[in-house]
Amino acid sequence: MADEYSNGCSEESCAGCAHAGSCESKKEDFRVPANKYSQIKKVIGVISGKGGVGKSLVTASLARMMREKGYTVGILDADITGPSIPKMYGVHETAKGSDEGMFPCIAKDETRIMSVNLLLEDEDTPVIWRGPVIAGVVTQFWTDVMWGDIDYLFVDMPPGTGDVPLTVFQSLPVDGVVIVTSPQDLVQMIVKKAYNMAKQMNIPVLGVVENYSYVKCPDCGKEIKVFGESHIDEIAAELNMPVLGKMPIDMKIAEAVDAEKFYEAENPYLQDIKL
Ligand SMILES: Nc1ncnc2c1ncn2[C@@H]1O[C@H](COP(=O)(O)OP(=O)(O)OP(=O)(O)O)[C@@H](O)[C@H]1O
Repeated sequence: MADEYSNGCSEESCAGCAHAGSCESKKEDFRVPANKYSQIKKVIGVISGKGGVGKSLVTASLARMMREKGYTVGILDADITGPSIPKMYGVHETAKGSDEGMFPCIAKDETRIMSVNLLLEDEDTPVIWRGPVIAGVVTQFWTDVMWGDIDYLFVDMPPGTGDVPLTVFQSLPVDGVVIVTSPQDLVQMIVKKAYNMAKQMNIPVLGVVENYSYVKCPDCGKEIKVFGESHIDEIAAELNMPVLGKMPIDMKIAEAVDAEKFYEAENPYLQDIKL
């Protein structure tokens, strides 16, 4: 096997190879054009090495932060099998379409949202599709959705480093990613996997957010480290990326999600991030 193919590429095609973006030997461009009615200035991906760390919450918090600053924002919910963005914003309608493409649904704070749940007749129907089909739908959220003029499009990725993040990194012009994690031992390895994936695909890592860092005792104000001591500062220093925030478990945030009113939520634990 020739040297240039020794990192997992096949001679026929770079498609599906995690090294395709950075491979010196064969530079194929898999980018797909956005819908002709989309003018999107920045695409920010939100990723996590594992599930349930609060990635959707961070995606929506970043979107809220930019919305509060007066930017037009959209959220592309690429978490096809576990979509949570529409419900957080109280959006339950079915997305409409025309011959030219699909319209995103508009939340109360004017955030534009596209999610598989906005296309299903019954939002409780599970999506039981194979990886390539799921990745194809995510690509269509880019090519077929008429996003209009958007300053920041946030992409809520599914957890892990599978088909969908790979497709998004290869097909969309992602300007940077934010990694979300929690303070557990295992996390060090998991953060590095997410970080290394982004690096291999030549996507800048904007920083890391640690969620579930502590709970504040309502009586004495003491910070209780439910998941143990955080190592995020060391990991971030080692990888030379900033820590963008450490979020406690906060009932107010959970309530905003459960009340489906995230369009009024503020997340004081995230720094004023330059995106
Ligand atoms: N800091 C927090 N305080 C209170 N509730 C939180 C916090 N972070 C997340 N939650 C709640 O935990 C649940 C899981 O969060 P979220 O859906 O954002 O995780 P996720 O990483 O996107 O999950 P998945 O990996 O399944 O896509 C949600 O109900 C969310 O509201």
